[in-house]
Amino acid sequence: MLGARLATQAAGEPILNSGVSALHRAPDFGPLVAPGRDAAPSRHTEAVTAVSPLLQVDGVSLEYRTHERVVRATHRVSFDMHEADRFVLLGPSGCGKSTLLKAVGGFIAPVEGEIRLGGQRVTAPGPDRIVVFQEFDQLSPWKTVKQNVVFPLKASGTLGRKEAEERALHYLAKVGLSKFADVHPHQLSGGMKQRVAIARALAMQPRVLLMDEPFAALDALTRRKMQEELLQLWDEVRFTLLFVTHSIEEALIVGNRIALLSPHPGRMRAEINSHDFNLASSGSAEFQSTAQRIHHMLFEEEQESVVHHE
Ligand SMILES: Nc1ncnc2c1ncn2[C@@H]1O[C@H](COP(=O)(O)OP(=O)(O)OP(=O)(O)O)[C@@H](O)[C@H]1O
Repeated sequence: MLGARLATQAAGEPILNSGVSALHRAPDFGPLVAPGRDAAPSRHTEAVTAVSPLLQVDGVSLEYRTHERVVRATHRVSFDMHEADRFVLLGPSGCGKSTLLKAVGGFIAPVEGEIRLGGQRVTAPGPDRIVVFQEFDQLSPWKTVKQNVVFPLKASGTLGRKEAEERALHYLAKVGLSKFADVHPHQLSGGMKQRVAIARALAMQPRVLLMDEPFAALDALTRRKMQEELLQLWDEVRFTLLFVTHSIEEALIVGNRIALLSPHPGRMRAEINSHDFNLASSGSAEFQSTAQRIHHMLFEEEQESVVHHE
């Protein structure tokens, strides 16, 4: 139904593709929309994806079990991420975005399906997947900014003291905090604390950087600035990013690909190719119409189908 609707859209608007793999095409193909991975890939799209994915989320269902009940957070979610993707999980509150991120981080095991990183099944947390959270208190308050960045580098046995300090200062410079290396977190603004958390995560040089609504607790102006800085950092470092948000605008700005999840329990509704958008284009008519279309897919189609089935 969703696919049929999208397939009828006019030229220049997002177009239907029969498989997720179509989204890995070169950036000059323009915005694309694809349905969830249940659809069989065409021979054309198979030919386009020769490179194997870095991260594979394959039919993953996630649950929370208590004595009283079982809460299913996601149902058979599948997507692939490639090197240097900026992949966004977007959906309404409670659809399982954070739970999926935790599962990729290795903190929760799927009850169904599998997550693979570089072809290896994810079974536990590891330094190849580092999370940046929303909360400002994720830094150790008794450590200086530099010590906060150095600590995981040394604790994980990644580097010796001298190399760890050099690497920490390198990434602190990248987020514009060289001058604040020796202060403590309580002397920083919320945005600065998030920059330290980002520097600390990037310094570990993870294979996938996981960000769970990292800018949601910031004021609107700082949030925009942080989005801009994150994209600048990505331009320099080319890290692979899995980013959770419930802001459609933020998803379009930060992501090059967006997975739309249905309300609880989260299922894949569609994937959107959003590489054409950034902060500069956020006022454009195309950006606004894409945002509206996503809103419709996330919320109104759901209500329509509820009404339809009553
Ligand atoms: N520790 C928990 N125990 C039981 N149920 C939980 C737990 N954490 C989350 N849930 C439930 O799992 C579902 C998915 O939660 P999750 O936090 O992943 O959603 P989300 O999409 O990230 O939401 P939000 O955007 O509000 O953060 C929700 O129904 C939630 O109530």
